Amino acid sequence: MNFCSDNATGVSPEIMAATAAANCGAVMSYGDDEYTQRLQVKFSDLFETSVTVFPVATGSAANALALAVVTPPYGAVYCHAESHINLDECGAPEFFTGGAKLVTVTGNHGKIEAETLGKILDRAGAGVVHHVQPAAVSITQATEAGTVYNPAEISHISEVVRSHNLHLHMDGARFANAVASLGCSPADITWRAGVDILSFGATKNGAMAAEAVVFFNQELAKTFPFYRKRSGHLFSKMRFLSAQLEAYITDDLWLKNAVHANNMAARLAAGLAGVEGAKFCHQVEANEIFIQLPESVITAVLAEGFLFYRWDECTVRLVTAFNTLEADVIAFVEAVKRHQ
Ligand SMILES: Cc1ncc(COP(=O)(O)O)c(C=O)c1O
Ligand SMILES: C[C@@H](O)[C@H](N)C(=O)O
Repeated sequence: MNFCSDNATGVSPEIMAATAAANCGAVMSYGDDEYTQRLQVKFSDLFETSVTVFPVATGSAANALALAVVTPPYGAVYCHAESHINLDECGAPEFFTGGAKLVTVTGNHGKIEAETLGKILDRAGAGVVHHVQPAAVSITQATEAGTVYNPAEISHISEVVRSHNLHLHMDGARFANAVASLGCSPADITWRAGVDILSFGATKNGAMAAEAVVFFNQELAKTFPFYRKRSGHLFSKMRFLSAQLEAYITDDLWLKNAVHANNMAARLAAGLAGVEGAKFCHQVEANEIFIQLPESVITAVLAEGFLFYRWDECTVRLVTAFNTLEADVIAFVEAVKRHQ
C-alpha cells in the first residue's frame, strides 16, 4: 500500500478512455486541434471568466514557465521557504526566468502571511540597482504542508502584491484538493482573489501527464507560447494532453477525485489521532498528512511493506489519492496500532 505521493497513482479510467478515444485519425498539431481549442471555452466556463489555457506535461514546467512570463532575469520571486518551486524543481524557475532569484518567506503551516510579505517587500529595494527587483509572488494551493489558503487570505496577499506592482502566481498542483476542502468555486480562490496565473494540476489527481497553465491576466498570456516552445513543452500531438484535461474537468471528475482523496486523508488522520506518541505537524485540510510517530512504529510499519516518505526526524508524510481504498487506510491504521 503506497502512501508516498499522489504521483504514485494510476490514471482515472475516464481519462484513460478519453485519451484512447482521442487516438483517431489525423488532427492538426501543436495545439491547433479541436481538443485544445475546446479547452479555452471549457476552462473559461469552469472559472466563470475568460481565460487562456496552455497544456504542459508537468507541474514543474507549469510553474517555471508561468514565472518566466512575469519575472525578468534580474527579478525576484517571493515564495514560501518550503515551496516546491524553491526545494523540488532543480532550479527550473531560476533557469527559465533567465536567472531570477527566489526569495523565501517563512510562515506557519506552509503558508505565506500577507503582513509578513508586506514587510519584506517594503524593504526589498525596488529601484535600487544593487538589488534584485521584486517581480512576482508564488503561493501553493493546497500547500506543501497539506494546508489550504482561504479566499480572504489570498485576497490579503494579492492586495500586498498589487500595492507593490507585482504579479501573483499560484502553484495549483493540488488545486482540486483545495477547492474540495474549501467548498468554494475555482474563481473564488483565483481571479476573484487576485491571482494572475494558475498552474492547474491534474496529474496527481487522475491525469496521466497533463497540467494547465491558466491565465486570468490575458496580457501576460501573450509571451507564454514562446517560453513554452523554447522549453520543449509545446507538444506536437497536443491533443493527447488536452483530451486528458478535457476529461478531467468533465462531469466534475476533478472534484469527485479530490473529494475522495481528501476524505481518505481525513479517515486516515482520524484513525491515527488515537495512536500513542502521534503528533500532527499541520491541520489535515487536503490529501496530505504530516505526522510525528515513534521511530519504532515507523520502522515496524515500513517493515510490513507499507510505503511512505520520512519527511524529517520522526516525521512522515502520508498522501492519499483519488483511488485510495478505505481498506488500505484501515490496514495502515491497524498496522500502526499493532506497533504502538
Ligand atoms: C506542490 C507541488 N507543486 C508542483 C509539483 C511539480 O509537479 P511535477 O512533479 O509534475 O513537476 C509538485 C510535485 O509533485 C508538487 O507537489
Ligand atoms: C517532489 C515531491 O515532493 C512531489 N512534489 C510530491 O509531492 O510527491
